[in-house]
Amino acid sequence: MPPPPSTPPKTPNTMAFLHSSSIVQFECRHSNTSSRLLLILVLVLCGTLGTSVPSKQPRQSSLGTRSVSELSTVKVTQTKVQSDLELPQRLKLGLEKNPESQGEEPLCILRATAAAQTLASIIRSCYGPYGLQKFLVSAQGETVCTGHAAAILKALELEHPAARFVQELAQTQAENTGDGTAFVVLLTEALLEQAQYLLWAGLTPAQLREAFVTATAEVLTALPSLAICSLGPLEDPSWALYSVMSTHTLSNAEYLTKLVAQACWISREPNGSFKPESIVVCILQGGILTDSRIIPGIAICGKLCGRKTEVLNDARVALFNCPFGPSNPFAPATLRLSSPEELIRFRKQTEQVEMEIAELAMMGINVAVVLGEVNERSVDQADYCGVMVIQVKSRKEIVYLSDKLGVPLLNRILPPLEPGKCHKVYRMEFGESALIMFEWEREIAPFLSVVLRGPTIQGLRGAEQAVYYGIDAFSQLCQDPRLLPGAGATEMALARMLVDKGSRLDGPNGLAFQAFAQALSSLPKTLAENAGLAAQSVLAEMSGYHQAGNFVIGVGTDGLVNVAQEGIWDILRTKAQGLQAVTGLVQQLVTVDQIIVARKTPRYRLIPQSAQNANTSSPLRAKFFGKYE
Ligand SMILES: Nc1ncnc2c1ncn2[C@@H]1O[C@H](COP(=O)(O)OP(=O)(O)OP(=O)(O)O)[C@@H](O)[C@H]1O
Repeated sequence: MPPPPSTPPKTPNTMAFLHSSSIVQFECRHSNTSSRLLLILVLVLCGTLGTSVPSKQPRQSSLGTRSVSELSTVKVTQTKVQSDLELPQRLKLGLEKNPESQGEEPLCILRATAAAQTLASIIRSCYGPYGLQKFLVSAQGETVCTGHAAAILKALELEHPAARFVQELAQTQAENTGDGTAFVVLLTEALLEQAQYLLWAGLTPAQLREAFVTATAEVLTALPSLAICSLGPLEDPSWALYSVMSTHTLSNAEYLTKLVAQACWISREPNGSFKPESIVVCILQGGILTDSRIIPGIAICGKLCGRKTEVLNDARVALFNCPFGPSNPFAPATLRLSSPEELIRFRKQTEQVEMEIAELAMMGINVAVVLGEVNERSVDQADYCGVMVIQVKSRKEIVYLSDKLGVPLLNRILPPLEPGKCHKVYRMEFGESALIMFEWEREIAPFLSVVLRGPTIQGLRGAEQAVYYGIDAFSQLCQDPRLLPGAGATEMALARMLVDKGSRLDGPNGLAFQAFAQALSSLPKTLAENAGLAAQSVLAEMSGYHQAGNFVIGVGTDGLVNVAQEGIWDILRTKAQGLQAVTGLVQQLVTVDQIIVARKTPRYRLIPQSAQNANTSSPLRAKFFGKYE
């Protein structure tokens, strides 16, 4: 059956943007018999299903990659499940646990699998465009509604070391590539589950590790050959970013994708390189999302304190992480200043601050950004000296400015050795609200702000995160423009390839290839489950298309879709990094046999002098063990 009709592909346009003057303790075992039976059954299904379908044309074939039409004509090899496994004596036929190996259960991996399963069960429902959201309630009582795996993982406090490893790995993936967080968690869990079956079947951890290394190498070698299109150097990147952005936005995905594409495009260096840090995302409550704008320079939410409201030429900025005024600027002369001595001290402090402000002006500082209370008299002095005073609302903003302007955050009112320099600092109105802009004179601004508008802070935070994901995705594409078929098509294509190759291999490698294939195909299965489809039959049908060589068939809302026609793409670099990270972790976890937890509070015991002399055989030992053991 051919895949359902789909919308025509989006045609990428060459962009011509103007450069603007721009848990849990885990201790569980699984019903291993049923899982093993299921594994064998699915392997048989994967091996024998095969339906030939006409393939659809991809959007573009470049960088020496094969076209889909070529691939669909590739002869499909019928695979068979191993009937005669040449494995060590501990292995019984059919992945069954050898009774002689009773008592030798790889307990640690079992618990690691259970830990990963618990973590995956939290993330699974969020995977893909039909994933669900979760309410995250922070320790401060702030509630966020999100489907971002990275945000959910960050909020989890995990106990089991394996779960923490997976959490860290997924977060690193999110930080490095801006995508593939859920992919990392789900694939790790699926691979650990398969590893557990293989250990039950009798492979030793060392054999399993070796076999997984071979299977990983096979997958990573095959992956680039599945990249059927790439982002051209002068192309509007919207189409390539859409899949990444759409899974992170509930509404206005198209608008946000275009906004990010435009910001990324403008920020590109003339040589085509791109620095994600050159884009600043600023959220401003009010209006609707489509009121969002791209502005050259850095926008921050801040309050102007004095009468000097702009510096329109040669702004020299100092940043202060302290009150702008004497240390107790508020409640003056009422509650705190209860004695003449205190009043004298306060006056002295005020005079001292006034001198410091005058010194700032003498050193050429004309903009002071402050995180802390601002004293009115000190602001008067700043006005008198021609210093513009801006009070920022959050530490995040002042740290951001410090980073971008390359100026240190000072804990006293002192002139910095080198001020932060920009052309202009001024207030810009946005409807009822306003932002403080730091602008540069250069034709191509070194920084660009995406100002997001919206009625709720929660909605804006979600949009902000989606924009950051889009920027990171573009950064990945600047390093490698190749794209893979999305919607689970790549995972299924890799799984088919592994099943084919594994069926021709004997021993642990054959089994590991098939187990790896099984783990990979769990990802399109999750997409189908989250879309509310009959996952097993969708998977079987999809496997058939792929066996026939049509590897652009993925999982859509209503069933199978041609991802090339639908424009659903995954970034090759992101997927490769995710696969590498996951397989590295799994190879490590399968060889762990114990968890050793260090004492939380060290108990020191004084060793008698005589025993000390006997035990401390060298000065080094004495240094480390000293008087204590
Ligand atoms: N419109 C779509 N239809 C079907 N599948 C899609 C669509 N858009 C994206 N996908 C697929 O969804 C999967 C990615 O889902 P998701 O973004 O939730 O996971 P992730 O990238 O691993 O995690 P995260 O985005 O939270 O870091 C990919 O396989 C991608 O191809």
